[in-house]
Amino acid sequence: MGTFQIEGGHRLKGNIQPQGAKNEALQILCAVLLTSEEVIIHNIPDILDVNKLIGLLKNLGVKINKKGKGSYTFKSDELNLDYLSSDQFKKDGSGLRGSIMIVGPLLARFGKGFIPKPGGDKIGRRRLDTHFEGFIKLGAEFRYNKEERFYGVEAPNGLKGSFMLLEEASVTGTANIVMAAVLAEGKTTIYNAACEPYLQQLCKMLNSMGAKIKGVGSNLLEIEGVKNLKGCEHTILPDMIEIGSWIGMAAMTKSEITIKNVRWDMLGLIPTTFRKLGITIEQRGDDIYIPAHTDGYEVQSFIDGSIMNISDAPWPGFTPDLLSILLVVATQARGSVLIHQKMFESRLFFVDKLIDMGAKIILCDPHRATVIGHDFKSQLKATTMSSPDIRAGISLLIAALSAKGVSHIHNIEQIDRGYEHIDERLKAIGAKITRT
Ligand SMILES: CC(=O)N[C@H]1[C@@H](OP(=O)(O)OP(=O)(O)OC[C@H]2O[C@@H](n3ccc(=O)[nH]c3=O)[C@H](O)[C@@H]2O)O[C@H](CO)[C@@H](O)[C@@H]1O
Ligand SMILES: C=C(OP(=O)(O)O)C(=O)O
Repeated sequence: MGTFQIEGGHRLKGNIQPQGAKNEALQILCAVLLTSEEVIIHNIPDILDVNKLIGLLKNLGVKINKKGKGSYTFKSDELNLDYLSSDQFKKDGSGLRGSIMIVGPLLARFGKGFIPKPGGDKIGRRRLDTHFEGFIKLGAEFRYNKEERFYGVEAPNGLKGSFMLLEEASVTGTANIVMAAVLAEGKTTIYNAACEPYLQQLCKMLNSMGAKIKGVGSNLLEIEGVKNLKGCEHTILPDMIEIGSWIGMAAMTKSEITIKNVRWDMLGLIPTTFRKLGITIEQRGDDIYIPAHTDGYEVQSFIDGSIMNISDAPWPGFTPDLLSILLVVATQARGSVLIHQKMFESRLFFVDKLIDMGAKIILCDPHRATVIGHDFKSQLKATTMSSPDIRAGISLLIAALSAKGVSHIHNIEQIDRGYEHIDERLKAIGAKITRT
């Protein structure tokens, strides 16, 4: 397990180019299984989870060529489906959450799809019911081996389009069902579909491959099945969660940072929500400019004067993946805020580490934490900690960068899952961080 050593209290300054979006990349990479033709993808982030999925695709027989930084070609014309019954597949498939999305494309194209219980963040229960209920609606037979925690779906006679109202707007669930439905016979309607930019991008890519998906960007998708799909070229969006992480980092370290080419039109409520903590975010063309917050930042209140409350909701609501970052940034704000993580039940436990560092936080219950900001009157104290999940990990890193003294963060593989060469990029803008 790797460790970051961070000497806190230094201001950062400069430009940041965001990486390609992790959660989009995981969907897009699975979609290459839907065609035997070549698919070219640009802006693939060089991060642990994405590299693991590329490794899995390679073991499945996908021909993969790296063409340049972030650009690859994929050809799924001679797959080795026996790999799906191998021990290696059990290991590869359980290594990340995104692997679950190979099931839809395999089911659609080859009539069967398998997956061991996927990995990903340990942030509470992460059910897969939406995925499999969707496949069942399309006519697949489902089985689950409880002992081995191995899921399987089969549709030897092909899939048939259907109407489905999803129980919850699951992100990877919607992607999986869409990828199955594009090759099903007839029309599929998915209501209560997730509609994150990740999904919009996936649908855009599938349409460019010859799929017929309507309603992209909404929670009502209408899909007319086609017989087969062709190759395409696709570019992944900048990672909005990484962009939010840089905003938080800039504010908490009182640094002046420009985040380049962010695709403002795809950021949803992210800028608005950081502004609720009093953070100045300027739009300069397609860049985000964050001035040095030398006088700190003040939490706003609602129109009726009541205490600020920030919570997550399915898109276009505020993404749950940035709540841990907002929470850490709030520890130095002027004022108090209630952070309410509605989706995941174990994602706020990392606040213990922040409390150890001197932050004023009351963990009300597993979903809610009240943060009473220090207004920079008291600096956090450096400490040694371990990263429990990807977003808690980056939040602890932000805390360490603003703290007094030298901190150590263990288990940094959690951060490497989703942040491309974070130490190198931080060093380039003035951070004192080393990897051991
Ligand atoms: C690889 C990937 O893309 N991972 C993302 C994906 O995970 P993933 O697709 O696994 O997450 P889901 O959207 O399925 O659900 C996440 C959690 O939210 C709950 N839930 C979901 C929808 C809803 O309407 N109500 C509700 O309570 C679910 O019960 C579950 O506990 O979406 C999550 C929610 O944005 C993000 O945190 C993850 O980063
Ligand atoms: C929870 C996350 O990832 P995953 O779904 O891959 O665990 C995340 O990206 O914040």
